[in-house]
Amino acid sequence: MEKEADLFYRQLPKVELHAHLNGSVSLSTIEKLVARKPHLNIEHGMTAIRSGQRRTLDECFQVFKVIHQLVDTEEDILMVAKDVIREFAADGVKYLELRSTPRKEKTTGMTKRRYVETVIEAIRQCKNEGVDIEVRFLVAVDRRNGAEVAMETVKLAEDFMLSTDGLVVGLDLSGDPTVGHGRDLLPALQKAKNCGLKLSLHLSEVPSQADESELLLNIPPDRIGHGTFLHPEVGGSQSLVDKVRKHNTPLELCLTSNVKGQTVSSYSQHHFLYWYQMGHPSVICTDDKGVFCTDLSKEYQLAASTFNLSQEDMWTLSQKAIDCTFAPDLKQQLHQKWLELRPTLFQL
Ligand SMILES: CNc1ncnc2c1ncn2[C@@H]1O[C@H](COP(=O)(O)O)[C@@H](O)[C@H]1O
Ligand SMILES: [Zn+2]
Repeated sequence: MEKEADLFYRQLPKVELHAHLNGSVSLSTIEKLVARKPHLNIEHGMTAIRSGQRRTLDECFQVFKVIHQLVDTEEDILMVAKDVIREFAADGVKYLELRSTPRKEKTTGMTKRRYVETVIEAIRQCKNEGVDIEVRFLVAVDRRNGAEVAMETVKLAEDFMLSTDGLVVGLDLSGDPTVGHGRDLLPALQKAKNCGLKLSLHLSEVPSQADESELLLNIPPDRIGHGTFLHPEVGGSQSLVDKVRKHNTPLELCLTSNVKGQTVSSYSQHHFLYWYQMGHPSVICTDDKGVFCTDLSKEYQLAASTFNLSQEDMWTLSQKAIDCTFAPDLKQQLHQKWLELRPTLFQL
């Protein structure tokens, strides 16, 4: 039988704001992909980092390459996106913002435009099938690919924002944080902001990026991914913290991802506490639930047990996350849902 606390966190209605599509592929979906492509000789050990295991961030990025080999046709993307959406819904997530980097695959003829269209199709199919979750999409820019590709991606994102009835809501900046410099991507990010795309930027995920973070915070972004090294105790600075505070920019915080990727030494050292104690908008997220073998309920439970927070505190945290979404049209409806679900949860 499921323990009472497990049940509470699974039933807790949740908002997921930081989930990379190909990092979120579950074991069961990986098995289906492997069966489609036996010639690749890929085993699950190569696509996930299990409990107790640690990898350097660099090794994590090797894992994404393996997954990308497995997911290279429209059929794969459709299946992966639908499975991921259903899994988040089964975990009690009521609102999901998925993000993914459009990829062109020469061997299969897939274009970046078809890539995005296929993810949108998956979102629509899940909606039509009555899956109990609202999903929005952020088009991702991989910083490794430089300024030109970033600008093309912004144009693609803008087209989709205008043609998908509000399903594409923003732009994500991600990819190996040790590669490239945000300065080169500023024009693309500014353009995205000016045309109405919301911006969620991975920022200070690794140490010694105060200069880049300063530049990117001046845009300013609408949300920050990780922000692990922003505050002075870890080599950031008070001026960076002040900028984040001034704009009240929410942080997307991913405990397991940061500990398994070794940018944070242990759960108790996680910067969640720094921002949470300050009363700053902090949203618990998974990052890559497949690669890091987690789900959002586990992340909530982990934050509660690590920082000694009550179920009531965690309820408030999940409810406040609604105000950090990029879908203003859904906020009222989501708040209503939370209110309706509250009585069943606190009777447990
Ligand atoms: C662990 N911390 C992280 N930091 C930075 N970028 C990350 C990331 N985790 C994932 N990604 C980004 O998401 C891609 C995989 O999903 P998609 O193919 O886009 O769906 C990775 O290749 C990387 O660009
Ligand atoms: Zn991320």
